[in-house]
Amino acid sequence: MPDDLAAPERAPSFPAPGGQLPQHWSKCFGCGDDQPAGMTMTFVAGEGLDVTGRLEVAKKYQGGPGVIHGGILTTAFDEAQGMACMSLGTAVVTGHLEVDFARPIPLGSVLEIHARIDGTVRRKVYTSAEARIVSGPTADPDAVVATSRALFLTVGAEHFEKVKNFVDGTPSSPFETSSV
Ligand SMILES: CCCCC/C=C\C/C=C\C/C=C\C/C=C\CCCC(=O)SCCNC(=O)CCNC(=O)[C@H](O)C(C)(C)COP(=O)(O)OP(=O)(O)OC[C@H]1O[C@@H](n2cnc3c(N)ncnc32)[C@H](O)[C@@H]1OP(=O)(O)O
Repeated sequence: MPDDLAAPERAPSFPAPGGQLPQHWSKCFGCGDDQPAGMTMTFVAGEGLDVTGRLEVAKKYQGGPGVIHGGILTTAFDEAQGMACMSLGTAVVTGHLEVDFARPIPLGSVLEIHARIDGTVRRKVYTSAEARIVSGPTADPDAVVATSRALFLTVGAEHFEKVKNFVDGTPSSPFETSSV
């Protein structure tokens, strides 16, 4: 984490604390409602540059016997930290993401992931997050079962212009990138 982190302003477009965030892209595997294979994560805004996300750990997310696949948990952390970046009001993409898996997460759990922006340096957005099991066989809202850090880069619409021909259907996005 760099020493010269700036503390960005919360964008006026970001929902009030406790408000539901819109999906950032309706075809998104993490949060989209137009993605049949997706994880349909939902998010509420925190008090600052933070969000709390929810993931139901379905049987199809199995990796090891009876537990969540590590890649699925990594995706959930990517989505949650990306959604925290919505508090900036600009589009971002993930540049780097790391995860520590601290406890097994059984199928049937409901995970809450709290994610935040720790600060920015130019286009770089540093984030962190932790996951807790709030419902299910080993639920303990005080126990952190996994943590993550990530680096996002703010991007303009031209970033998605290059790949627009690969989009299926007519998705929607609050970032006006729905033309991609
Ligand atoms: C797929 C997303 C769909 C989006 C839909 C529409 C809108 C979304 C809007 C907002 C998002 C809201 C919610 C998001 C929710 C979920 C998150 C999912 C997000 C993803 O799942 S998204 C898919 C995976 N993601 C990619 O597909 C990126 C591929 N990649 C690239 O497109 C480039 O790689 C890029 C753009 C990352 C950088 O390229 P670039 O040319 O713009 O920037 P450049 O290289 O100049 O670096 C500038 C400064 O960043 C430092 N830097 C760069 N990379 C670094 C790294 N890895 N580690 C450490 N430092 C790094 C440099 O060192 C320099 O630092 P310094 O300023 O100090 O010199």
